[in-house]
Amino acid sequence: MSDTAGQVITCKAAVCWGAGEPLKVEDIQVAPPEAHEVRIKILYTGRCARICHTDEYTRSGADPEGAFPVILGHEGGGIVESVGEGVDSVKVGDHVIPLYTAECKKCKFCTSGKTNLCSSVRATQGQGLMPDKTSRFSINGKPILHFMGVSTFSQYTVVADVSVVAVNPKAPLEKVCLLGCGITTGWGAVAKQPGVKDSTVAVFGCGCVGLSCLNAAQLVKASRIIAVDTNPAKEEWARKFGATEFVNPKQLPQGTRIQDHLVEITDGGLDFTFDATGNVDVMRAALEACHKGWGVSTIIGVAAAGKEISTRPFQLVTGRVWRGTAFGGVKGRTELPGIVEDYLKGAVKVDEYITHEFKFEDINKGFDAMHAGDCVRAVVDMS
Ligand SMILES: NC(=O)C1=CN([C@@H]2O[C@H](COP(=O)(O)OP(=O)(O)OC[C@H]3O[C@@H](n4cnc5c(N)ncnc54)[C@H](OP(=O)(O)O)[C@@H]3O)[C@@H](O)[C@H]2O)C=CC1
Ligand SMILES: N[C@@H](CCC(=O)N[C@@H](CSC=O)C(=O)NCC(=O)O)C(=O)O
Ligand SMILES: [Zn+2]
Ligand SMILES: [Zn+2]
Repeated sequence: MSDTAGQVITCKAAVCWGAGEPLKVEDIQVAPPEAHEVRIKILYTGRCARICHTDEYTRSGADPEGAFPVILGHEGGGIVESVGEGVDSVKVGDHVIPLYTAECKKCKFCTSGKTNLCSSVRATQGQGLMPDKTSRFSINGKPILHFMGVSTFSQYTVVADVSVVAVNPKAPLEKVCLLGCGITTGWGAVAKQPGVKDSTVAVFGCGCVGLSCLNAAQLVKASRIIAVDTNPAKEEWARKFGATEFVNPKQLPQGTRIQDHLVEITDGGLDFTFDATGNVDVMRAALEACHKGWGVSTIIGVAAAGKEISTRPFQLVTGRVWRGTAFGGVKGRTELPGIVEDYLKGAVKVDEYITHEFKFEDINKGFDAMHAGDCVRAVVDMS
């Protein structure tokens, strides 16, 4: 038992008080975990669009589910400080990665064998609350909301026991915290998609998620791996992560659409395409770059509120498939420990994505770096 078990912990957290506002490092109170909950000392957090785009998406006000005040952050690594009654899947001292895609192993989704989505805590998670519909975070009695069930921009957080997994303590948490979202998402989107071996692949967007798609396409031995990004600086990155070709849509001849160019250079289109931009026009291009009869396009990017996808239905009538994935289809509690082992064996890249490191008090710089466009992933030291 840790000596703080059962007590309210006062610690620092980066609070977003309203849409579009910068994060403010505040003293917060973190209540002890209730039954089937786990309190974690967060040591490192990544910021997924460069810490992860999804945090910035919610901070900016673009997320229709966004609610404030909130403690953002969803890529993290830490150590279990205490557990509530009935928790038997992790114990005090375990090195853990919080999971924004829970895995209860009991619900209709978990037992379907068809999806990694889990319904056990998703409804309350979307409201920024714990499963009992209350918050464990407060400032002088005022409740502060949770985010994606994990809130990793806090020195201590509380998560449902279905939303956390223990990993090999030999893995450096300052690196594998990034497996909590972007890298795992890109890896899973490709590696868990049947048929990519010996097939042609195009990945739109070469941020962390897209680079991880490229890396997985190389690992599973896709025959041709085309990276597409509007930022010329991403070519070097894309090739380092496995791209065999790079196309910048802005450098095509005037009037040439990226999908037409890709269809032209691939004798009818790609076998598999992946959107890792969140831009609905790019999603359409990715679908339309697929080969007639069998091409499969996967949407990974999160689009802003009110945005909708469109294409001619004929694109689907003629055999292209449009699908999407959350957290790369990875079941966190079952599969993430194995991905960490693959990282330790050198089979999955992680360190290579880290372009920036920040101290907690400089967390807003992580968002500035994200906007600056030279950042793939930033890791924040929460100590
Ligand atoms: N489904 C899921 O489970 C998950 C979804 N996501 C989502 O995936 C998306 C990617 O995340 P992340 O890698 O962190 O984001 P980044 O912003 O780091 O990467 C996006 C990349 O796409 C490039 N880009 C922008 N516009 C275009 C365009 N028109 N054509 C081609 N490339 C373009 C950007 O260029 P530039 O450098 O110039 O900006 C950047 O290199 C986000 O929408 C994120 O929210 C993330 C994790 C999990
Ligand atoms: N709240 C958003 C939904 C955003 C979204 O799609 N999130 C992804 C993960 S993105 C990680 O960086 C996800 O897992 N979705 C599945 C889910 O159940 O939320 C909105 O409403 O647009
Ligand atoms: Zn993310
Ligand atoms: Zn479930």
